[in-house]
Amino acid sequence: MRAVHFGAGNIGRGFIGPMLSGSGYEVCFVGRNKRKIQELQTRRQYPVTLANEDRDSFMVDNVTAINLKDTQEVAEAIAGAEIVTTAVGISALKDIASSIARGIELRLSSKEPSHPLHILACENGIGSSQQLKRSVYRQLEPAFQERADRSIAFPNVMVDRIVPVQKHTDPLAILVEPFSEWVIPRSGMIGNYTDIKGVRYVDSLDPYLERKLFTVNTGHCSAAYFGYLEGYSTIQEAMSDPLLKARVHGVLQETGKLLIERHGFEPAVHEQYIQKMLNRFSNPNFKDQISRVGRSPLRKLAPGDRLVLPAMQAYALGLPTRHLVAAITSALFFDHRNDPEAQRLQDAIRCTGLGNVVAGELGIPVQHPLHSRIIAEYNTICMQYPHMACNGFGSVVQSLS
Ligand SMILES: NC(=O)C1=CN([C@@H]2O[C@H](COP(=O)(O)OP(=O)(O)OC[C@H]3O[C@@H](n4cnc5c(N)ncnc54)[C@H](O)[C@@H]3O)[C@@H](O)[C@H]2O)C=CC1
Ligand SMILES: O=P(O)(O)OC[C@H]1O[C@](O)(CO)[C@@H](O)[C@@H]1O
Repeated sequence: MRAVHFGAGNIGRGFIGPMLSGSGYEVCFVGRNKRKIQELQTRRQYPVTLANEDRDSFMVDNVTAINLKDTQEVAEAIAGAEIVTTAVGISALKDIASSIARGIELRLSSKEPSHPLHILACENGIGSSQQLKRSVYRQLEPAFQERADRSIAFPNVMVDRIVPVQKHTDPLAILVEPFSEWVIPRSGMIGNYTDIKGVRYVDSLDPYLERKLFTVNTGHCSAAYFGYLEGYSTIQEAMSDPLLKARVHGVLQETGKLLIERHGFEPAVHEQYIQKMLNRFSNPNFKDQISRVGRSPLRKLAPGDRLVLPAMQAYALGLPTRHLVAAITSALFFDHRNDPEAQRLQDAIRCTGLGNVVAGELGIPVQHPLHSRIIAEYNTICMQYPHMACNGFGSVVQSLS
């Protein structure tokens, strides 16, 4: 069985690669980094270490790699694969769509494939595989689209494992947290396929995806943005500040109420889940940089992502949003100099004004009560943290009259 995985980065090597290899797949990484590609081709294995007290480690075998630029080789690999996965970042899916489209065309041009192809975008977000499908189909001839519909599926999935940014002498080595969860909806799968060992196949993905996105991702980035204001550089430092940890917990109690309302979770069980996630953030066996967890603030502040979506949904249901508003507003201060989105965010606040950014980028209309609450909170934070660049300070809270 053959798998093609786009992105030999942290989650690719630290999570998807081991899961597929452990299920008997030969895993071909499609990457951009020449050294990693060469090492994967020659060694055909690499070490994974668990960030637990004992630093347990294991080898991931039966792997190889192709350079993304070798388009014909990539297409051939996809044509012969049972599964294609990605972990390149949701914004980069459009950039790999044409490579996947060429592979699909090659696959469908030869004799009828004997097995279906599943294409899974293992990215943080709602509907990532379907988003990838739309980009891929834009590059496919209509005749191929009809045939692809019969033998190729793009089920949305949920993946969860914290893999921090890291550097080792061995460019393939990777340190990952022990926890991991990969959920796939059976309804999205087609034909005969071999289960991936360790994956939880479920009837409905939404409760799992929303629980993870609005707890792990919302909580983690809240810790990053609150921590950034305090001047911390790692999530571990931030989470060891009891006041900050309590605020993150506050955010997760708000998303928790929303999740309980939407999906009928048992409150006590959900609180246990929250506590487990808070412990994961605090894992003392590695350092996770605030710059990574807070990266790409415009994406994280988008209307359909981990901060604004639960805040708007909670508000609409009459649920509390105080901590979520604080987290959203703190994100508006993220000014990390090496993060192009943070720089674009600050430029936008400077050039178009805070109110327009909240309306335009976050999708919260000027008339919406959360809009004025965010602006009021922004001005409060400017006064509490005078060292921050307050590009939107002084914005007027909109009058609702
Ligand atoms: N690191 C983590 O803890 C987790 C990450 N994720 C998701 O997995 C995805 C990848 O994240 P990481 O592995 O942390 O990032 P990463 O930066 O370590 O890896 C991304 C890989 O994709 C490649 N890539 C980026 N843009 C590309 C493009 N335009 N064309 C081809 N390749 C491209 C990069 O070269 C890199 O090898 C993201 O969507 C992230 O949200 C999901 C769960 C956990
Ligand atoms: O990869 P993104 O979406 O930028 O966000 C980082 C997130 O990924 C994770 O590593 C795993 O979901 C979380 O730790 C963190 O919230």
